[in-house]
Amino acid sequence: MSRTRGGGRHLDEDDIRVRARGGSRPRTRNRPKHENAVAGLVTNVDRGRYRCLVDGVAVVAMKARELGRGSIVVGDRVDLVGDLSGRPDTLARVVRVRERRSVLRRTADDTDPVERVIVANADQMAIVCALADPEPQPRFVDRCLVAAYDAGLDPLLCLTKADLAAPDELVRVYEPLGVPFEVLSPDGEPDGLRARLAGRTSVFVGSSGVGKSTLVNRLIPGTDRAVGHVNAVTGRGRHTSTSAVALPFEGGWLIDTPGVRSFGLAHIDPEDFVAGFPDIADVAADCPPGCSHQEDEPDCAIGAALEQGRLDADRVASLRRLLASREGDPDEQP
Ligand SMILES: Nc1nc2c(ncn2[C@@H]2O[C@H](COP(=O)(O)OP(=O)(O)OP(=O)(O)O)[C@@H](O)[C@H]2O)c(=O)[nH]1
Ligand SMILES: [Zn+2]
Repeated sequence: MSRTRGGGRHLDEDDIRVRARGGSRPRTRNRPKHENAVAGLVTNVDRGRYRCLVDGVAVVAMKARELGRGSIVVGDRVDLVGDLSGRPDTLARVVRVRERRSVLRRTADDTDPVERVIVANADQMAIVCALADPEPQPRFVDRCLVAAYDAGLDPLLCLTKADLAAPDELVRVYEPLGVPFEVLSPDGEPDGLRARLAGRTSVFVGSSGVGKSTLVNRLIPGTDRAVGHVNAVTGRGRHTSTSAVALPFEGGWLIDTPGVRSFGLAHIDPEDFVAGFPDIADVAADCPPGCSHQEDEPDCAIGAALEQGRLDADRVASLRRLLASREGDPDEQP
């Protein structure tokens, strides 16, 4: 135990080398590592550089080699060492990634052949859907809902462009699922939405042109200043990237996600998914194994319960629609 826990930055460097060369010497394993590391939140990832907010300071960091190949994504809570001043041309090191409370995944597509985690630790998914121009895409909303329920995020429908069309029809479609919604137009203040976002970590998703950027800009005027040099990576302008960006907002975070087209729903087990609908799950407990819960399942307990009026027909129809939306082309551009 000659090399005790210095915790200083220099010793940490040595520590990495010792591990790399020496294999599994017990003294290396037992020494508390990086005990002086400071907590931060990853706000953007760009070409191997992690932008983190550490005590209100935007810090650029690299990943310590000891972390290996594991991914670090926006929303990750990490521990950092090194230069945390945030001054230009300084580089800190991420030495730990804390356990994630949630992960939102993106499927492989033609721009990226690997399924990836895109956002960690969100607790709410704000699904932005225009009421017109472009026409609402319920199928996209359905797929977002499935992804949200699967990832354990509370869904929130943001219906934009209410100056162009009324929300009634869409609202009716999502009523049976009990999805909360906010109707937004250029003339009204988005106070209801602010209240729902405050103190939470909300990931914004929406297809192109629905007004997502407009909305985020309205919610966080002066975004550029608030996040320092992170401004160039909001997905707009010259540094358009496929990575998400987290912006501080009223005690919580808004995570904007350019480039999210789909969520890899094929892996979702109907069993797990139905568990999110307790009333229906109770009934579905009597279904045969592997039941799809669709209308054409002869032995589906849900079908029987419907006939006896023990379940809400609109709600079952919604659930069946969501289950069905897992299938089909995952890369379909909504
Ligand atoms: N009429 C109307 N137009 C809006 C509203 N919100 C946004 N727009 C317009 O819709 C267009 C698209 O808005 P953006 O905010 O760029 O949409 P986006 O979802 O960020 O789209 P991408 O940047 O392609 O991802 C712009 O021309 C906006 O001015 C609204 O509430 N009403
Ligand atoms: Zn069934």
